[in-house]
Amino acid sequence: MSTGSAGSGVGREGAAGAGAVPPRVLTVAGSDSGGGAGIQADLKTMLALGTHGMSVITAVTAQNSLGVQGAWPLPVEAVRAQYRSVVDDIGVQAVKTGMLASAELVEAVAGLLAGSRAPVVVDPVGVSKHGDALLAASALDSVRTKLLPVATVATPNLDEVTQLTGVRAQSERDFRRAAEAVLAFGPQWVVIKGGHLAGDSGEAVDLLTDGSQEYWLRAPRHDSRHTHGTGCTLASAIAAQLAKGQPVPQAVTAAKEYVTGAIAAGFSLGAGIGPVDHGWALGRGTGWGTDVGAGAASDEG
Ligand SMILES: Nc1ncnc2c1ncn2[C@@H]1O[C@H](COP(=O)(O)OP(=O)(O)OP(=O)(O)O)[C@@H](O)[C@H]1O
Ligand SMILES: Cc1ncc(COP(=O)(O)O)c(N)n1
Repeated sequence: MSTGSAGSGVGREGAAGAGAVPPRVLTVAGSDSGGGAGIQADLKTMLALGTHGMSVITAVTAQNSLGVQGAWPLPVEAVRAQYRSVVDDIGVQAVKTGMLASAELVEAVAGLLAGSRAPVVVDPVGVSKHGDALLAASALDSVRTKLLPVATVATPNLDEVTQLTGVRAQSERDFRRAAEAVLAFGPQWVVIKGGHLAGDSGEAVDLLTDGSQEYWLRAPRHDSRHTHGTGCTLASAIAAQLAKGQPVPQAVTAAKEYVTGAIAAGFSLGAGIGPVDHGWALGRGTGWGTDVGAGAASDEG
């Protein structure tokens, strides 16, 4: 696996003539019916960052601002077929994985990605913001031993670090130890996401490292409740930047800037946790960030 350049993905290249094909990014993840996380967040992010987004759906969830009401993993055969359809004809310059639901799906996806020349961003999604399980406990070992080794960049949050490695990071001082524990499973780079860190620094701090190079990514912490889908958005933004040919440190730095802007513009939908605004960087200013209130969503019954 290498970060490659925009012209080095798998599949047919330049079918429509050199320079005429946009960078193509594939998300392998679950569908969020509420549109804030999962496949829906990924495709919006990819569009906003000037790439062509494509999807392999691993599971369908019934989900809204209050939580996950149901989840149905797809058959392995359906996941494999979607992947082959996209890769064999269209080609991909970067892949992002999200919700994979079961050990069977984790292993199937890891097997497919082991043959990919495109960089792979693994967001090891375990539990939703509301505490709903999105990955079976029996799949954790497959994530450690099959999926993380094929990752160019892994993006665990602090709870996922604990689930996967046993390391419990309670402050920035613990991030390096957390990163080393994740890197031991084989990803080339890891981003330890500090979004869940309680503290009064006023910053949202992530650590990007490959074990020798280290980048501390700091952004203003927005006091917003509407953070549904932040992890999906960051990982997809990294994949989009990699597909455009950026080296990993630049890709992650640009992705952090994008997710920070999206959180700043997050808005209220439904009665619970609203989404970030994926359109904030499109230059047209959606303006939804002004709190529209739960009532605004009730007009459709
Ligand atoms: N309130 C906030 N203000 C600014 N940045 C934030 C905030 N919360 C999270 N972030 C940033 O958002 C990105 C995603 O981090 P987070 O820890 O929320 O991921 P996650 O828990 O995987 O997300 P999700 O719960 O959506 O799966 C990181 O770059 C993190 O620093
Ligand atoms: C299909 C799917 N994938 C990922 C998440 C994580 O997002 P969050 O932690 O913000 O709920 C989710 N809720 N649903």
